[in-house]
Amino acid sequence: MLNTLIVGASGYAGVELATYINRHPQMTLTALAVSAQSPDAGKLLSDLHPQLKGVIDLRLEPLNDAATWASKVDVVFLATAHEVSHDLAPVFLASGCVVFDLSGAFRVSKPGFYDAFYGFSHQYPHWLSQAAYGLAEWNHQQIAEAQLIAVPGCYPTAAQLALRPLLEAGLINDGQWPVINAVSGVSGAGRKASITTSFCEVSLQPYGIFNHRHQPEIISHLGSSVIFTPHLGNFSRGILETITCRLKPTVRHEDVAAAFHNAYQDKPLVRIYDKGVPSIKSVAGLPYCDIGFVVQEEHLIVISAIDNLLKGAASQAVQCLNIRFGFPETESLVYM
Ligand SMILES: NC(=O)C1=CN([C@@H]2O[C@H](COP(=O)(O)OP(=O)(O)OC[C@H]3O[C@@H](n4cnc5c(N)ncnc54)[C@H](OP(=O)(O)O)[C@@H]3O)[C@@H](O)[C@H]2O)C=CC1
Ligand SMILES: CC(=O)N[C@@H](CCC(=O)OP(=O)(O)O)C(=O)O
Repeated sequence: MLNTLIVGASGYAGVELATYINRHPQMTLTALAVSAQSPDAGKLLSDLHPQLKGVIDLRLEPLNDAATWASKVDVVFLATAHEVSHDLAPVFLASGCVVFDLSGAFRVSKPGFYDAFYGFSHQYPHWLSQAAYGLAEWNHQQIAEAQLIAVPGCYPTAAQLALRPLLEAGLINDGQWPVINAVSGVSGAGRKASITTSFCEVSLQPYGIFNHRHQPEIISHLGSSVIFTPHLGNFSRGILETITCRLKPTVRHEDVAAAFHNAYQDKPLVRIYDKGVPSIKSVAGLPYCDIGFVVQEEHLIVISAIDNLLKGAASQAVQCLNIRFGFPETESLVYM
């Protein structure tokens, strides 16, 4: 059994991680942590998230001394803000823990990337270069060998799972950049209160136009330019991306279908639709990415849907854990 610490356990991604780890047959949920000054320190996780009453009644520990916790556990999930993960990951790594970071702090190893898109200078280029990018369906080998796994962003997960098979199969006309229009539920912004995510303010609105940090994350791992526009929608969880691409002149519907099926035929957490297209309803609360598509002449529209908190965060992190330790890839994620 692997002793496991979840930092940021009271947050939206953290509570999903706690649920998966609690029912994982190879893992012990050793401790749940929040910040040293958190008003929630000392409360039960189930006080904050009553769906867990009688299931996970562990207390939230204030993380006063990360190094002491590091000596007590084998595995750490960081469900914390980018700057917090940036500072904490090296402490746990130095003690030999395997770290799964859900933030963006270790996703892109390029000079100047964090200054430009995250507003801080990265202090750990060694760990940045060692981190495996946890896009589970595509980076199995790197994830299996890494001590630090940087779990991809929610929007980049849905976008890359849709586009990567098409690019690998050489179907996209590179004269036209794929255009990704994405809508996310409000839980994507985390649990803390803010005006922009308050009930009466949220309707449906684009944000981060041409400057969202997920655009360069997608481009850097996909190796292809894209236009990416996120929108905030008035629902709690889920992401739907409508992706418009131009195909090479001879490409047909059958070629696109073959590319998706070849890529994912042995990947149980990506579901390809042979008819119809996915909706958020089909993935909310589930660890899948659902992909459907329509071809008309040289134009292709792909629809990719995930739960931002699950395939976009916690379930992909646990999928990476399963790969890293050689457990069945869907362990604790799927019940047949
Ligand atoms: N929400 C989503 O859909 C997705 C989120 N992510 C990423 O996952 C991470 C977590 O996101 P989310 O769950 O939404 O965030 P939340 O804001 O819901 O939760 C953040 C958690 O971190 C804790 N925390 C804050 N500061 C510290 C600290 N210094 N030390 C220890 N714990 C701390 C908070 O508790 P407290 O403040 O009480 O200490 C809380 O438990 C972020 O990096 C986010 O970018 C990635 C993909 C999708
Ligand atoms: C709706 C909403 O606000 N979504 C978040 C992205 C979700 C996320 O947390 O992704 P990272 O791990 O890359 O931060 C945003 O646009 O910043």
